[in-house]
Amino acid sequence: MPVEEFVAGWISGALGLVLGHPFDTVKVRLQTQTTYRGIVDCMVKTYRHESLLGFFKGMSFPIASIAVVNSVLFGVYSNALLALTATSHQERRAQPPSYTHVFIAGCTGGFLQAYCLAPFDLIKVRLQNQTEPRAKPGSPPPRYRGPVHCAASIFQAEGPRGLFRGAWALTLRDTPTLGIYFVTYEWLCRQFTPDGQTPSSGTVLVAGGFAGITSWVAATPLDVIKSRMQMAGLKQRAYGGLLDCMVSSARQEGLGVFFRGLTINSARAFPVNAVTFLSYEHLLLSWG
Ligand SMILES: C[N+](C)(C)CCCC[C@H](N)C(=O)O
Repeated sequence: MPVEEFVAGWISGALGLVLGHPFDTVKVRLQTQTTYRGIVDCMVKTYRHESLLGFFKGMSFPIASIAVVNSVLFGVYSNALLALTATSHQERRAQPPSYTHVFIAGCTGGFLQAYCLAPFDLIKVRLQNQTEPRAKPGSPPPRYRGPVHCAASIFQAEGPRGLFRGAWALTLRDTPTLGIYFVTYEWLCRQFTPDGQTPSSGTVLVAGGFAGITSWVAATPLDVIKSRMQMAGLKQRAYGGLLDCMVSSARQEGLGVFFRGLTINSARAFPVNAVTFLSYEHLLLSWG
């Protein structure tokens, strides 16, 4: 089994992640808190209250976990294509796989990465939603002191299953949308690249960026539900399940609730995924 794809997936994921994290914090806050009027209001309040550091809350854990998550995604994707089409990454330019195969391989990668991602994503969301300024004398300490403390508290209070809160919604969010992700990427690359050639860096950036946007647009409704279910353990008002969360969110806040965070998700998705795909392709090319 080729391992380069796993390593390339990890490094490229980490680069994209740092770039996108401030957008991600604003998104999570807009989706789960009602105190902000919009993107700008949330940014201003976060900055005033918590300084630039506020935007980078909850980042250390995703950086550590992206090693597992993105390498599972790209590694499984590439190896699934190898199993389906009997072509390696290098051979695929000359013999492009069908979109059906790309979609199936993307969904497989998406499904498996969702399970690795679930506990890390839960901790990220919980930490991002702590709006207390860091270490201000006199103010009450935040509920979680950091990722390890957060994981330990959830484990103590709710057991191992608590760490997988929202995992179902996450799997439903990621399985089809990562199929869409790789199909969009492949399709755009092929539009701008003569047959059999390697796409240029510009093409990879644009195709990666739009692949990110397309898959996030499709993923946003379930992303909202996922974030709410992950926070639900903290509040009294816990949801009966995924459907209950959907219905009660829509009843209380209208259908628009399913598009919360869409703009910011798309703004984040372009640079993050452009950089992810560019570094992934470059790493694999340079390793021959
Ligand atoms: C499937 N879904 C849309 C949720 C994610 C697809 C893009 C994944 C990338 N690591 C990112 O964070 O943007």
